[in-house]
Amino acid sequence: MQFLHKYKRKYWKLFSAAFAFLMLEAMCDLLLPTVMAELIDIGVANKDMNTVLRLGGLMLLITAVGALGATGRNILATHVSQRFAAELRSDLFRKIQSLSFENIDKFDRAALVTRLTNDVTQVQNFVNGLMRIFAKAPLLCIGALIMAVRLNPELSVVLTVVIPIVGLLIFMNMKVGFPFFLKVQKALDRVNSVMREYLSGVRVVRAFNRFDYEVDKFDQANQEYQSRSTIAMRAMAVFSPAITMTVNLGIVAVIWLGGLRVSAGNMQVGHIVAFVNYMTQILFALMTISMVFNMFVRAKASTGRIDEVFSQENGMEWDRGFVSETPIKGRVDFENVSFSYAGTSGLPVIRNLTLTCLPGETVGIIGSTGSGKSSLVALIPRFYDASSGVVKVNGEDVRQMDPHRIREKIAIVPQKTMLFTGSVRDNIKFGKEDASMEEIENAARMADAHGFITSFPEGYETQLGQHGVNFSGGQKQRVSIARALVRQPEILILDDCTSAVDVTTESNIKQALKTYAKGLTCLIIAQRITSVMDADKIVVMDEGQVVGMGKHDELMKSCGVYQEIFQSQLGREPSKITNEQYSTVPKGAE
Ligand SMILES: Nc1ncnc2c1ncn2[C@@H]1O[C@H](COP(=O)(O)OP(=O)(O)OP(=O)(O)O)[C@@H](O)[C@H]1O
Repeated sequence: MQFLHKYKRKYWKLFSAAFAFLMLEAMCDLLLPTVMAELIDIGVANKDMNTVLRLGGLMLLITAVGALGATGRNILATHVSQRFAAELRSDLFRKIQSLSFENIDKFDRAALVTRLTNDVTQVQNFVNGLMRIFAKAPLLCIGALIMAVRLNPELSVVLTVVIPIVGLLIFMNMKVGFPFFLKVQKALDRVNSVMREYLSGVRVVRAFNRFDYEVDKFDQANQEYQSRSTIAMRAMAVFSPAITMTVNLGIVAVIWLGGLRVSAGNMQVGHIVAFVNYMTQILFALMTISMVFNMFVRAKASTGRIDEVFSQENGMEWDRGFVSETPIKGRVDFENVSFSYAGTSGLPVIRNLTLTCLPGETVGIIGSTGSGKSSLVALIPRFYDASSGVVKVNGEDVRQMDPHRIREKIAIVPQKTMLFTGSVRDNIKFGKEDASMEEIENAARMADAHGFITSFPEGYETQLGQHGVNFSGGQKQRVSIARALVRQPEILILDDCTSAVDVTTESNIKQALKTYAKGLTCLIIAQRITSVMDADKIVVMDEGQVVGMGKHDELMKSCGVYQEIFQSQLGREPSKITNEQYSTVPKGAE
């Protein structure tokens, strides 16, 4: 648990202070029964009011000092545990941000959320408990044991039986509990995951009237969580009463043995009362210790899960001293590139692919679904690294370059539009932190978004709901294109991001790009053949390979797959082709 060292170093002083307060409190607790024994045996037995008042006053003073210790440790415990949890959450969030896609793909997204919330809370609770009460338990246990033995060695025989039994019960409690709590945590992940999937697909669920299906799915996950929690709690439930019963039997034994001795005149009543008091303190301490272990097993399971994230090494390496000297801007090369996703069957989704995109060129990429188009462009900003071969940006191997630096040159509009809560202006500005209003509007114009944005009463200040729920699919796509363009990138990647805009709007966007963004290298992935027909170069992909490359006319003659796509979209049902579509079809292509 390397990640905990940082917090240990930071908080050990406050922790020690809390421990000092705990010691003070424990000492007070331990003194009280002995003073009380004297009060009974000397003051009450001899009807000596002075002694009763004096020792009673002393008991009050000890209680007050103990309360002071308790207040001190409570304040420190709350302060440390809250700050520790906030820092841990923040560090974990940063770590997740720093991970490569390859690392993140290993985790279920819901499991990451559970780690950030529930697991951190479990560790926080443990730290809080440790400072407030847990650390006191061993002190109290050992102290009460010493005081009890000093008070009456004969009665202490009972302790030699009770304590080993209780120790064994605590050990078994811990041994049994740990695997159960791991399972509980996994079940909670499942509940979160079902919920998250439902929320992100709520429209689909409603459109298909699949409420019952979703409710069943949630109920199953919920039931599983409930039954695993119940099993875990049940398994743990036997231990606490068993410990209480063992100690209570011990108390009965003490009273019985003590009673015999008092009758024989060998012992005073105050001693029995004090001894029972110490036994109760030992019981309390042992119960607390067993509770500590319960919380410890949960916190240990949670710490392990948090550690899984912290121990992820971002496998992406680069040359820290690398200085780019290339005068080329906007060139992309794939040289014999193959790529497969980690953790999958290992079959490459890109196979021995070679391709060059020249500066200022518009390259259309088309192919059947799953042919590897998105995976190919994901290699340019180093979302993933190629398994073999070389990917170059501006003539330089991306493996040498810091991913941050590469991404500064590139803007990508992903297939799935992702907008954030906030105003339209904020969303476009997301692409360039210091963009002026003029730059924002220019980008929106190029994305053919300025018109509809200004038609809203609040214009650029119009607020978007979560994921832009109050915008249409096409509007969202245009805002996300504007967000990419405001960056003024050298390379623009449009990953099938105009699927929800009409053909006229798409052609407006392309026209604007040609006019305003001269010199910009543009990679356009598209499903619609009309989206790429006028590109400088069209790349046809099939099963991770390039099966055709060239201009539209060339491909119509030489590439079977391209002809098939053309036929299926434009050829077979010419009546369905709109005028706009025809207008984008190059001459001779019909
Ligand atoms: N994160 C991932 N982990 C594992 N496999 C993936 C991942 N992303 C994509 N794949 C697989 O890689 C292959 C290529 O997917 P990719 O998304 O690149 O295709 P595509 O041509 O862009 O498809 P589409 O046109 O449908 O978007 C598919 O078989 C897909 O299942």
